[in-house]
Amino acid sequence: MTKAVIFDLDGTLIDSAPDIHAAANKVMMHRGIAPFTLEEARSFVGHGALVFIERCLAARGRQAETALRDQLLADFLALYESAVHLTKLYPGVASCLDTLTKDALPMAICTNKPEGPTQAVLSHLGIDQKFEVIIGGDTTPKRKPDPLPLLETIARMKATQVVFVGDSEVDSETARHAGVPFALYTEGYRKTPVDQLHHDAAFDNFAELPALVQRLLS
Ligand SMILES: O=C(O)COP(=O)(O)O
Ligand SMILES: [Mg+2]
Repeated sequence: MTKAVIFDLDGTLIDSAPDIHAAANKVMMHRGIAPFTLEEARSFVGHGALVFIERCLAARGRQAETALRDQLLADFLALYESAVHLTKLYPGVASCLDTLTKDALPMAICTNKPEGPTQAVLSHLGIDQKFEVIIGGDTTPKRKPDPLPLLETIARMKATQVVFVGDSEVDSETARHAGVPFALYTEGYRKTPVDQLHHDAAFDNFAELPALVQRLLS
């Protein structure tokens, strides 16, 4: 039996919305589009970079402009890998990852953030070496909530029993589609009340996670 823990990234291990917000506003202003608030930008995160840009355009009533969308996406992706300086780990994440390492539990990332920016922010925060496998939003042909990226993560880890830890509707659905136990971090970017989101366990403090993972994997 090979056990493993798979993490979502944005809104779960890291609060990256300030960097995503700053990069997005730079590219929006460059193309003459009014900037967004941090809360707006945070609410657009979850389905990857393309949907993020589409949601920005829809909020300005310009969703039909596909050439503009493609330009904005290219501009945004060009900035995304260096958009790391405003991003922070959520409280308790570093010591939680250390505890899981001591518990000899292999770890992976399964995120809709593209692979390049994912690698960049993980190494900026000094935690890239913690993860045996990193699957981004552009690593497989499908993104979460399709089960494919999560199933691919499990396959690459050669794991037989896993827990998926995430913060959002997308993660909850992905876990359900893949038939994987799901631990919901309640302090991330979710919009749905906790009791209306499918989950096997919920937590609001990373100090609780190692014990919770052990319980779900037992
Ligand atoms: O970047 C996104 O849109 C979502 O990223 P996540 O899957 O790590 O929450
Ligand atoms: Mg997330």
